[in-house]
Amino acid sequence: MERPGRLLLVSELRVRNAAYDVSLGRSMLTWKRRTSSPVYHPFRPSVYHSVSLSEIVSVREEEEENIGGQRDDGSWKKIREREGKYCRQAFTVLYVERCRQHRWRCAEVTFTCPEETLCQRWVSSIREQLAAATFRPKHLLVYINPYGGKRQGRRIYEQKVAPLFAEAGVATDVIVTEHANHARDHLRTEAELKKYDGVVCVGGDGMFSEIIHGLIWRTQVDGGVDPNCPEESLLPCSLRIGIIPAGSTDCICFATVGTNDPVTSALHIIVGDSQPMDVCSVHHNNLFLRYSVSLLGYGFYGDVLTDSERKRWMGPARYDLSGLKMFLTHHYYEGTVSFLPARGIMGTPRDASRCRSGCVVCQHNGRLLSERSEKYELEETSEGDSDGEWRTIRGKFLAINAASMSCACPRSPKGLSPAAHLADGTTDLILVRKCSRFNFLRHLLRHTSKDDQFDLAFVEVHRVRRFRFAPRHCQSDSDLELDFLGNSKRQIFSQICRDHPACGCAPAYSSWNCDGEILTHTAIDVRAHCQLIKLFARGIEEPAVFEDLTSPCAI
Ligand SMILES: Nc1ncnc2c1ncn2[C@@H]1O[C@H](COP(=O)(O)OP(=O)(O)OP(=O)(O)O)[C@@H](O)[C@H]1O
Ligand SMILES: CCCCCCCCCCCCC/C=C/[C@@H](O)[C@H](CO)NC(=O)CCCCC
Ligand SMILES: [Ca+2]
Repeated sequence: MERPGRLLLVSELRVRNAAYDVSLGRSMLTWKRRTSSPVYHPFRPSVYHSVSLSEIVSVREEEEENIGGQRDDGSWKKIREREGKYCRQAFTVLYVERCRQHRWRCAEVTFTCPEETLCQRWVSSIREQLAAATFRPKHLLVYINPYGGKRQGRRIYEQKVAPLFAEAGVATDVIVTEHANHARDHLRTEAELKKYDGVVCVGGDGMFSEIIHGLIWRTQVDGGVDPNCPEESLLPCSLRIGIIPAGSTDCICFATVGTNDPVTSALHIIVGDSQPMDVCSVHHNNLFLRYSVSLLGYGFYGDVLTDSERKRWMGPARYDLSGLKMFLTHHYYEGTVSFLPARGIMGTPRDASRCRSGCVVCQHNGRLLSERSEKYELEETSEGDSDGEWRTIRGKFLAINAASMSCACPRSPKGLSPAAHLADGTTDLILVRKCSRFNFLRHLLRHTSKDDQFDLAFVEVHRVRRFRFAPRHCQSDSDLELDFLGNSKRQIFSQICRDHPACGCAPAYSSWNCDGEILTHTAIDVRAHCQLIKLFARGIEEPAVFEDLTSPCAI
């Protein structure tokens, strides 16, 4: 509740023919029903409402005929008739309302005023407060992938998102992509980034990946940093990124907002939320391969992705079919994993607590790592080595997964690494050793239940700042030479074995699944960069202790 001295406006206004005391403070708008009886009445609608100014979408003056269902009792109408002129005496406030499962919707309330000048004062005071919120975006660059997920990106944007941006006065330049990497290349070289307060992608994780590749690359090149050098500290990107989910997995949206809902995402963009996020760079020797924010998976998830790419026409169901096929195939791979454990930071991958809105672990580690990197820069020491000792594990693995965040998604609401953090500068390295099909199934099923997927003898998890992987039969450069059809020898070898399961030989190599894209190399060097990008999100909110179950969208 705001202190009376801090109030900007206080008036008696009407909402649906009932009198309300309405007050505008520097942080809240509240409306409280005037009631003659102090006795609680169970069937009367709620008497006290408040909305944070930071969650107001917009305010608009109403034409008289627009005040649907809110005809007054005639007293104020008489005044208007006496004055014999048309006047605007009502205004509508659009604001964020929380629904179940982290969904937001845009609710509205119309206030009728006794006179036009008062109405104008209210509208201009609220608009002044909104304009003072400099963190809200005014101009956005929007990329739509018309072919992601169920091919609904364009319709979702036009029907659900564009009207909200227009209502909130957010200007947009919209580009519907014409081919893969269109958005990435446009951001890298052409886009006039200074004009914008953020970039929005309408699509899935693959589309988001294009956006970060364009933005991160551009930021490094403009700042004189060589993206091919794995030892370089990368420069953080200044533009925030919004995700309107329209893909197949949408795990980045789900893990940063808590739901895959275009309206919820659009509202997080409008109110100007900001969520920092870690990014892993992936190199092969001194060659930059890709950035990753969610899953880097070798073995099971690499094979699922490779197989599912051939079934793209099936849409999101391709992952279920390929998942089942790869589970039955049960391939394991030999190799060496070396990693640099994250030392001296808060949090472990086996914690019961989760990364949530305003996460203290992310704040603490973010501060610590930026102080450390400043110190090491001064001392001209390599940041990685000063963290501690490298550890090496050699073995046969069904899966090697690195999750830089939980990777929660509708398929697995707690994700691959439930206690991973969005912005703590680390990634959780999960090693699933060769085991029976039955045991692997137990591990997989635990992604969908309350049971701990790491509490199994053949699974280990380490929170790391950096790791490397080399397959046992490490390919020479000639393995990667292409034949006349563009296939590498490694691909052909894998193909022969997959096509002849009866010969009993498993392929020597899997592929890395990097946020849903296949990497061209198997020997990789991965480094986590703390809080390199920012999203228009706030992390998953803890549910309110007393949820308003009478709210229309709570049902
Ligand atoms: N116009 C286009 N035509 C063809 N491909 C495109 C186009 N625009 C973008 N792409 C590519 O489509 C791929 C998949 O897109 P997207 O991530 O939106 O959907 P998805 O793969 O179904 O979802 P998810 O990544 O969440 O599983 C991306 O890798 C992107 O590079
Ligand atoms: C037999 C029952 C088993 C049930 C097991 C369910 C386990 C689900 C874990 C889901 C992890 C998703 C990780 C996210 C990866 C994304 O970066 C990537 C791009 O969108 N998606 C995939 O690679 C798509 C990967 C899809 C995997 C199925
Ligand atoms: Ca992390």
